[in-house]
Amino acid sequence: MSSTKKTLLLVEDDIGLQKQVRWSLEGYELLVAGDRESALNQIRRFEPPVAILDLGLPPDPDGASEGLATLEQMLALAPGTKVIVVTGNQDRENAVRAIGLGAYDFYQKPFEPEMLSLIIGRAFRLHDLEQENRRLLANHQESPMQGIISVDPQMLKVCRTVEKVAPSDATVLLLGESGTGKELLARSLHDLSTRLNQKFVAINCAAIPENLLESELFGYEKGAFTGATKQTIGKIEYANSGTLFLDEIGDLPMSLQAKLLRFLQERVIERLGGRGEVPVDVRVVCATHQKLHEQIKDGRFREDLFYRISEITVNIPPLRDREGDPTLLAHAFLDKFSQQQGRALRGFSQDALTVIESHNWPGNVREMENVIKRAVIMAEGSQISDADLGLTHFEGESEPINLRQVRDEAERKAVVRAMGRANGNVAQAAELLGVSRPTLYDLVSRYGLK
Ligand SMILES: Nc1ncnc2c1ncn2[C@@H]1O[C@H](COP(=O)(O)OP(=O)(O)OP(=O)(O)O)[C@@H](O)[C@H]1O
Repeated sequence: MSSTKKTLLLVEDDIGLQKQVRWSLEGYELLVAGDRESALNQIRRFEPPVAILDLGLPPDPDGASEGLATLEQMLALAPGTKVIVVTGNQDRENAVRAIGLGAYDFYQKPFEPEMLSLIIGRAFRLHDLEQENRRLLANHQESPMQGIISVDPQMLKVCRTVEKVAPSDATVLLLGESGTGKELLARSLHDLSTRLNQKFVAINCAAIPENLLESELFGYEKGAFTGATKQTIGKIEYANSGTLFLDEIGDLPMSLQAKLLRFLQERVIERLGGRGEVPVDVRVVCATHQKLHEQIKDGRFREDLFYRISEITVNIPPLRDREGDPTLLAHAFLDKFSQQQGRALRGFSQDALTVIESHNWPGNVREMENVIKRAVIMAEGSQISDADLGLTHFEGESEPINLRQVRDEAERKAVVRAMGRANGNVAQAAELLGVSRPTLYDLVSRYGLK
């Protein structure tokens, strides 16, 4: 297919109609299929951006069963293809069923070239926009902070800090609510360091009972306690030459805080029941959702240990404070899970986007991941609706009362929301806001948005 013309698939068994369409749509590279099997072959081979599908296909040319089954399989093979279904004059019911299955639009016979060509033009435009969105998203994923999706200025600053400190051996403390991506950032610190080919060992200090945590961290010699039948090395020693990630460090019992402090100062460990010291070379990254300053005041966390582990502190903002991220992440997870589940879903309804933007996200990105995964599995229509999300609507906090400030803030928020909804596509965001593209560029630079 060397032509630069856009590829369009026509699934139509009537030779006369095939000819008519071919004649009136000369501007496209037309692929033609007369039945389900050849339609699916063309889809597999060319994955055309747009397809026209007559629902009346053999062996059911007067009904729609074969057409609807073909539609489902086409969309499962190529979820990005915009399928325009063609129905009989009186057949609204099947048109609606086809849209419910994920068809982009429908067109009722008799054949009117101008009308069809308008619908096709719109379908190509939407397909191009979606491609552009995917490309933008892919660029995010190719950034040095692989796997981290964000457009929020605070979060981008966090990424830059991580990139900067990763190559050093400084002990890093990651502070953030549960599900904000602490472990993900700890892994980035490892992957961007010179230790990347060594082990990354994570241990959750809150998940292991106090009496087992000590041997888990420091290991033990044979006979150190009843049941210690052989020498076992602990997580710290196991991470030698690599990175040790101590998650939920705020939950480390006082008795072990002293022992960990000694290790951090002297870089040697002693296994339980052991007599000698073992030198260990690890980069330590800690994380917690606890307020360590309060714990220090209450005598539950050693101040000297706090200073040891916080050579560099990184504050990770909660998702509700990240501008544009909720909708961006929702789109990214929708793409990921619809692909995993083999479902052809066409984005979110307006109400669903409003709920995503206003929800408080107490469980942060993990909650978002779970909510979208569940919605992808449960959604009955071709779009995710607010009901599919199963979330309740929360009101925002109080706003400032200085009029100019209120206007600026409202304008800035609208720009951020539009960019999030449009998944970073400037043309689409400008359309949503009802301004020209240059105006939007001005607003973006005035408010220092990226
Ligand atoms: N910015 C992001 N982009 C993409 N995925 C993310 C992002 N932040 C977090 N995630 C994903 O969200 C989930 C939760 O992240 P992670 O486990 O790193 O959070 P956490 O802060 O360590 O949570 P906890 O404190 O409960 O252990 C993971 O599946 C992670 O991959």
